[in-house]
Amino acid sequence: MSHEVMTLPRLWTGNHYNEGIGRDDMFDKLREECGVFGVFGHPDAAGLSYYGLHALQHRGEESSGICTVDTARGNAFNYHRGMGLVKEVFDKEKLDMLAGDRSIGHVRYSTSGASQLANAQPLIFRYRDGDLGVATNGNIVNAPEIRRELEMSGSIFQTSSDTEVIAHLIARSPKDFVTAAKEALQRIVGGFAFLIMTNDKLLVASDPHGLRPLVMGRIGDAYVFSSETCAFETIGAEYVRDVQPGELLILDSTGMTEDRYAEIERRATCAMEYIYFARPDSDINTINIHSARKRMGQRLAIESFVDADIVTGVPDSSISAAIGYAEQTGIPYELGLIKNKYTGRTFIQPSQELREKGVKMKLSAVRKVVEGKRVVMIDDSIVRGTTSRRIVNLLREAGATEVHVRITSPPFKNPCYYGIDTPDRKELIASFRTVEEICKEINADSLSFLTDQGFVESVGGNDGAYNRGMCLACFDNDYPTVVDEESDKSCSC
Ligand SMILES: O=P(O)(O)OC[C@H]1O[C@H](OP(=O)(O)OP(=O)(O)O)[C@H](O)[C@@H]1O
Ligand SMILES: NC(=O)CC[C@H](N)C(=O)O
Ligand code: SF4
Ligand SMILES: [Mg+2]
Repeated sequence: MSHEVMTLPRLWTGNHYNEGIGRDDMFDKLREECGVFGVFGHPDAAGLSYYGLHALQHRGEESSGICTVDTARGNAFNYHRGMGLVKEVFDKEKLDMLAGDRSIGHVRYSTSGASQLANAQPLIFRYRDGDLGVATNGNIVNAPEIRRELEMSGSIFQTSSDTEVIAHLIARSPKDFVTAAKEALQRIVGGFAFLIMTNDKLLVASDPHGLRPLVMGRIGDAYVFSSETCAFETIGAEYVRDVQPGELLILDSTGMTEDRYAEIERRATCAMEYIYFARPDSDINTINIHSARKRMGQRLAIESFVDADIVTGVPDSSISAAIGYAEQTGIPYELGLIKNKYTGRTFIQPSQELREKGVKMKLSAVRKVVEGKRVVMIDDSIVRGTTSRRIVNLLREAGATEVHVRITSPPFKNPCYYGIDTPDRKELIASFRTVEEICKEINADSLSFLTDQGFVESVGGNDGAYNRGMCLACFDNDYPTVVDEESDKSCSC
């Protein structure tokens, strides 16, 4: 595992990057995004970040990092980053080195730039006014264009991450830091939740559509910021509000200023956060994820009922929806599938030969539960189709007599350009196959997806039509910003 430990006194003179490890592609996955966590005004900022990032681990497992500012010691910058999980990258000794009362932290799943230590966040720079740390969740759609332009006029980039362009845009501006940051945020296009820290300020910003989640909380007198509210539960912080699209919060020794750098163009919270990414105990725009998923399952039962003996959810993300489907239909909910929670990134994938012999690493069917039963299998999405096919076959091998697949999202037809690492369009099974063809391909007895309207209304719940706005581009191709469909969205800048 590569690690990087740096303590930056006020006069930091360089940056040391190592070659990192490559991405482990052991499972076909709809890849997670990233998680950010910030603290302002707490004596143990690094400790809180450690626990906060641990709660956000599901959003990115490739690398972790924390950067602190110690206002008691001349606003010195300290940071540590490494490849791996939060618990692998940090120990007591490393946290002790991260003295400070302000911090920004990050867990990464790469969407732009390779999975290597150089691209691990927070990215740290030295610019004319001191140190600059940047942590983001999301993707900057026009980063390649901005990068090219900056390189043509002399910028030398240190990483292949899209995130680095914001640091250059800020550093090259002759204006004061906050104005420079506002103008930089206005220049970039995409979905992003930014935490930007200097020796004397913390900036918190969400993109003009609010594509990526970002929430504010309080713990004592300190402010905390997180990709998801579940991290607040972990550290005992109180939720205050969601950071609004286009908003810019400026925190310094005078307190917090609520400002904005852009008007809300069209609110477009990522639908996949509700469907798959966020933890069930998190709330986004005050909507609880477990409850929204349960409503999706209930709606699916109304839209596409099928008579069966048991309902089972594909763990973990589809359990809530399966409970909803079972509740609505009266068909008993059963644990027909079990996930091995120890199968992580570092496990060695079984060879084709072992797989054919039945070595199942991640999921197992519970034979005694499914044998001789007609099973409704609930999953949240079909991306390539690999997972569904495997699971349907698992259930059949364990003796299920019928397997009916119900998906709690509309067909996933279009790639994401906003920080979710989806395959290219040609690999998305629903972009070139009908529902009947997919059903055949995954070897199911029947297959149904939730309708767009059913999904939107499920998220909104009973408090009237959902009018807070979501991005549904991966289902309906209506991207909230311009995107370059020709570009390879996941390549380095
Ligand atoms: O159609 P596919 O390309 O196979 O992908 C779809 C699957 O990917 C995700 O699960 P994943 O296995 O990533 O992990 P999870 O345990 O977090 O649900 C998602 O929940 C679907 O089950
Ligand atoms: N998934 C993310 O939010 C990734 C952030 C950033 N684009 C990176 O690749 O590092
Ligand atoms: S395209 Fe899909 S995955 Fe990407 S932000 Fe929009 S809803 Fe989320
Ligand atoms: Mg899954």
